Amino acid sequence: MISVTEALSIVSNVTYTPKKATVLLKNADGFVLSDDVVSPINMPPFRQSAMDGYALSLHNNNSYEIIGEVPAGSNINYSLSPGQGVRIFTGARVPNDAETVIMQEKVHRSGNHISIEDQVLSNSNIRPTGEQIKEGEVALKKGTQLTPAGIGYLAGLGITEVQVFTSPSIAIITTGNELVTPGLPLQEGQIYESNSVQLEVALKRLNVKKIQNYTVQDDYESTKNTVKEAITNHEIVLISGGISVGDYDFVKDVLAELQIVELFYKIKQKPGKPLFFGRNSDTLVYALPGNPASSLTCFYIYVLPTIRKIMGITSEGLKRTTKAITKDFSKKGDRAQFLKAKVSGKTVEILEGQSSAMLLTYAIANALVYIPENMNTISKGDLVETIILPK
Ligand SMILES: Nc1nc2c(c(=O)[nH]1)N[C@H]1C(S)=C(S)[C@@H](COP(=O)(O)OP(=O)(O)OC[C@H]3O[C@@H](n4cnc5c(N)ncnc54)[C@H](O)[C@@H]3O)O[C@H]1N2
Ligand code: MOO
Repeated sequence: MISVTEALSIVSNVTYTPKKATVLLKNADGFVLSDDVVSPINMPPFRQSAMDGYALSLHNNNSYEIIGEVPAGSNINYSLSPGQGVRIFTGARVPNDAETVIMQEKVHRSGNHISIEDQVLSNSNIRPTGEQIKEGEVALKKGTQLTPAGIGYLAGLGITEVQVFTSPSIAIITTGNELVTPGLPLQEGQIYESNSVQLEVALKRLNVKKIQNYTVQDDYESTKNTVKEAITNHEIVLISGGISVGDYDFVKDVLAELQIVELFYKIKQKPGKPLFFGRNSDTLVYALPGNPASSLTCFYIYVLPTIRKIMGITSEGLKRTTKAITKDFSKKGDRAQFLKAKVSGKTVEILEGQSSAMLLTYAIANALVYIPENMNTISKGDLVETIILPK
């Protein structure tokens, strides 16, 4: 059995070849650019008025003749002599001869003439061509994670597709004779299958697009055939259950027969002791313990960082911080623990009901408190490492 620290270091040292893909900009939220994006245009593409008002060719008094009008979208370019101007609107092209734009609130208009009380300054209320970015400049660098603002910015440059680090293709294999799909009737001895949907929605939150679900009975041959198919077709395989030591737990032997090289098996932690991590040249395999809370905690701590890394995200794991615990706590046993908890401001409450078979507490938790294996008693007010769960 290895420690949590050793397991995390093995996970973070795993090498992989990131894959690039071209995706529609509107589908790229959360993805990381795999190449610099170069601006195809100047932005703004022309001198733009920043206000509704008047564009003026300056002269030495505050009275101007207004000879026309430029609405937004018009390409008209009035020739102006000093002392002349045009009515103009926000976003409209400023005539080449105009040196400034004055807001309409600062102007008194009478027929085709305006007079201005304040001093008129050159270059006011004009957005110069290429003020934000110039044609040929890098608009966003490789490694930038796209956000709604990033997508809006690139759309504003006329871009419709981007090159990103693509999400891995992931298989979820659910094992267990006792499992029944929700919606069907339960017989005595059976329970509803919940790990696959839990993992699937957690993957979707990470922007994983290609997810395939498989189910197998507790039978060596069918487990082997399904795992073989999954590792042939996917970059990451998540197996739920069947990884402990029972007579019907076939996953470990199947992985050995399929020549998945073991990177670790069993971590000194609670929950999730029998987690397996291994690989062949193309596929990473996690065998997650079947207990629902163990499965999810192993996902958050050991699977999520790998997926984020493959997708080019540099802040790989969940956010870790320290908080003061609200009650004394004493840990039983010598395994490190990830405890369902609730953060509120600067404090964290370790919740009642930590069984790895139960999700009730997990469903209302917003954090996991990490207690290392060598820490046994903690007093109210002590700072503890707190892992913030995704919202
Ligand atoms: N003799 C020992 N027994 C067990 C040990 C041990 O060290 N020695 N470890 C225990 C720990 S810790 C865990 S965690 C579990 C993990 O066992 P498996 O990964 O083999 O999981 P299963 O036995 O298949 O299932 C465990 C539990 O979870 C329920 N389950 C499984 N899959 C699902 C699912 N998809 N949806 C909902 N619930 C699921 C299953 O019915 C069991 O109750 O082993 C301990 N045993
Ligand atoms: O390690 Mo197990 O996950 O406690 O139930």
